[in-house]
Amino acid sequence: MDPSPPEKPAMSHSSAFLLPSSTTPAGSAEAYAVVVLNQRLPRFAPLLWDRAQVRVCADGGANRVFDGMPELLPGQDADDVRFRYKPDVIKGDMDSVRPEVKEYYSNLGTKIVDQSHDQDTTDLHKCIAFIIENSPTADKSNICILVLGALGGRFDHEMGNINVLHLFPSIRIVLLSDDCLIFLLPRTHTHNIHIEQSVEGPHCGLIPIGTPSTCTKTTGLRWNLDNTGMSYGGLISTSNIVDEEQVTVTSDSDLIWTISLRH
Ligand SMILES: Nc1ncnc2c1ncn2[C@@H]1O[C@H](COP(=O)(O)OP(=O)(O)OP(=O)(O)O)[C@@H](O)[C@H]1O
Ligand SMILES: Cc1ncc(C[n+]2csc(CCO)c2C)c(N)n1
Repeated sequence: MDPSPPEKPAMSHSSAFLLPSSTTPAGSAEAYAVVVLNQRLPRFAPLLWDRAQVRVCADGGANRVFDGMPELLPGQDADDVRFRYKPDVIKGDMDSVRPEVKEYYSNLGTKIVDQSHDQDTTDLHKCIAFIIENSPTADKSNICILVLGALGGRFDHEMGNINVLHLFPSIRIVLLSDDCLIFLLPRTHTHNIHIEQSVEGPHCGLIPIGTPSTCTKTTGLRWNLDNTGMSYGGLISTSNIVDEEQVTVTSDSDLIWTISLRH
């Protein structure tokens, strides 16, 4: 008899980065980078920005920080907010960032990386590559990148953003909007997803965007998959509901996990 296949390593996921500081145990927070895209800033942008190690704007994302941070912090002086919320880097093909915004941040010391010669990769792709190249961590799989404004809006941009998850399957990248978040579950691992019930759920989905799966197994969902296949044109798991604090997923193909955010 053939020996059974080796167990896959486990990977844990948590959205604790969305918890207010008062409920985050000191020292427990994971280090992450933030990328701001050219879409309306989600309401929790200041919170995530404050706790990030690195802040990168994708081209026109810099306009959103310049205009949007003072709007999200109405009790504070707009000029002071703008001065404090300074990106470390603005990177992209530079056709969307306004000249006065570029100059304002450049004068404050923001690094401007003009890649207008590259019209084959998206600005988000360029920003993720920059963060990986400049990360001091030897083990790149420890990098976590939160992408703000990635969903809703133009469908070609949304699909391009989701494609970036598949282009960097070994990096933890979370796409965020005001309403939901998305990340990739690589087929190389089994996944333990801790549900932060105060900020996320109950609606969720499990979607094979790149390749059909022939065997997906889950626990913790209202409608679990029991070694079931999923494909576009066949079954995909949308409008599912998380029923437990821990969801587990194992699959033979990369899947997208999505969960609603509470308002
Ligand atoms: N409506 C949107 N929905 C989702 N993501 C978006 C949207 N608009 C922009 N983005 C993201 O923000 C990044 C920077 O946006 P920006 O508008 O500067 O890009 P762009 O390359 O000029 O786009 P295009 O030339 O196609 O309009 C994009 O690469 C994309 O990832
Ligand atoms: C097949 C193909 N389709 C679209 C583009 C255009 N494009 C893709 S990414 C990008 C940069 C956006 O900042 C642009 C213009 C291409 N190059 N190749």
